Amino acid sequence: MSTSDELALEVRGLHKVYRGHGDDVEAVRELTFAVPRGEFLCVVGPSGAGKTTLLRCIAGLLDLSGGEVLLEGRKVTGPPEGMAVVFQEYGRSLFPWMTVRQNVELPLKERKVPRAQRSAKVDEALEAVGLADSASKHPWQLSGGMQQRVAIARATAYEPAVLLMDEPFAAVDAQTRAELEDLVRSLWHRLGVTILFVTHDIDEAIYLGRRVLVLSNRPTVVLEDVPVDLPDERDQLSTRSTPKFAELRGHVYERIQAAKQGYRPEEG
Ligand SMILES: Nc1ncnc2c1ncn2[C@@H]1O[C@H](COP(=O)(O)OP(=O)(O)OP(=O)(O)O)[C@@H](O)[C@H]1O
Repeated sequence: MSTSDELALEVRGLHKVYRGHGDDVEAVRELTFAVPRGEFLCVVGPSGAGKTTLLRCIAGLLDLSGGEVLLEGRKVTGPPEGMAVVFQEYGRSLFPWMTVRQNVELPLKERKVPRAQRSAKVDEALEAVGLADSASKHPWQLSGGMQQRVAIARATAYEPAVLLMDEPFAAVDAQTRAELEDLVRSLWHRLGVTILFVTHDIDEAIYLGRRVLVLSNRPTVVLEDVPVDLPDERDQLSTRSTPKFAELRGHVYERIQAAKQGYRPEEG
């Protein structure tokens, strides 16, 4: 059990209802979990389970209806400094009129990082995602996978404590997706950043994560917190063909099927 000063993130009794004109939607019933520093936690669940809602609540982009989110012990009340988010829609998250370098530099400017330091951090971040040669291009001159690399460089350049990723590779082809998964694992190792990664892809969750949080259907609760006891050194071919990987995949798949059919843990 981790003590609270070892925790990057704590979600306590999170409850979220979208208030509409007459018809309220209870998206999240009760979510409580902790993420130790340096953890790689993947979140899976049936479609509409509230994965994006959870992530947006954690990022301080939505008001909670109940409960709280703590980033390194401090309550999140709006987008916090120490958090970065990578969304699925890279095309809409990068500014087309800015070069790759300017896009990556923007959050550093906003945080008033001095110019010389800024420049070094941008170089380093672009190098880390293999885009050092594309710094002066514009996003629209790059492939989808490359644009998502820019978004990842931008999110990691200022070394956030927690990196939130919402289905970041859902819109790229399978080959690029595998490359980006390995890129994220290598950045995670290198930077020691805590990652919370939302995906609907069970294999991706197991391949990437050290833990997989399985959510119920709506209104959402945690169905199971599954430890991924695979070796830290992972490889797209060999890891995915191990019996352990198949066992984990089968287990999580079965849980999600149960969730889809309405299975929920007993509510106290
Ligand atoms: N702004 C909103 N107003 C009302 N209801 C909403 C709003 N945003 C989401 N919802 C509802 O909340 C529930 C959870 O949505 P959310 O997008 O968080 O799920 P998800 O697990 O990310 O879904 P998917 O896997 O399909 O991307 C859904 O029933 C959705 O229709």
